[in-house]
Amino acid sequence: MDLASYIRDIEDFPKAGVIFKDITPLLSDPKALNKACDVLCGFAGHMHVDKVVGVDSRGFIFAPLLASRLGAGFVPVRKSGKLPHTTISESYELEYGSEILEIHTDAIKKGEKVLVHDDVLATGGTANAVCKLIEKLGGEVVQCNFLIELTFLNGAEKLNGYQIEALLQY
Ligand SMILES: O=P(O)(O)OC[C@H]1O[C@H](OP(=O)(O)OP(=O)(O)O)[C@H](O)[C@@H]1O
Ligand SMILES: Nc1ncnc2[nH]cnc12
Repeated sequence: MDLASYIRDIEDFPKAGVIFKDITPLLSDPKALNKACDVLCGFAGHMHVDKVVGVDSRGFIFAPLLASRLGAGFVPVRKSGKLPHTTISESYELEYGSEILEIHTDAIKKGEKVLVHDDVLATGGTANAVCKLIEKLGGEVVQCNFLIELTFLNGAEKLNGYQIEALLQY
């Protein structure tokens, strides 16, 4: 099954010059959705994972599915002002803007093994900020996995030292 054929390019979204990778055709096809989930799970299938961290908002689509299949808990990292309990935060730059991400201080215990999931690795700003939040709480990032890696934006360089897996590379 060619999962790349379910990804749609949208030019100049959300800003002029950006080619946006739209994953909604893949999500709406039952077989493609299931296959993507199988491959993402397979990346981490050999590891012990305590928590899967998903990144607001498209990271929330697969991360809870991965957590459930891997026997781990799910932890949301959210854009600022959305989490109700005590948080720590990190500011960062991404392909088309800048943002602040937050995590609940009690979401990860010291020494827990954490899998980070997001739909797209572009410049790596987002994933790098997420790894910093996890490490500030004493967690160990065992893998960062993505549906899509935009290799020409060199995000992997910002995640130097972390294991990175991506289902599709452009
Ligand atoms: O590698 P980077 O350059 O940091 O970009 C990757 C991030 O950009 C997108 O999120 P976005 O902030 O657009 O939010 P969304 O998931 O709510 O659409 C994507 O889902 C990643 O989280
Ligand atoms: N080009 C892109 N397409 C989809 N999501 C993104 N996040 C950052 N850059 C992106």
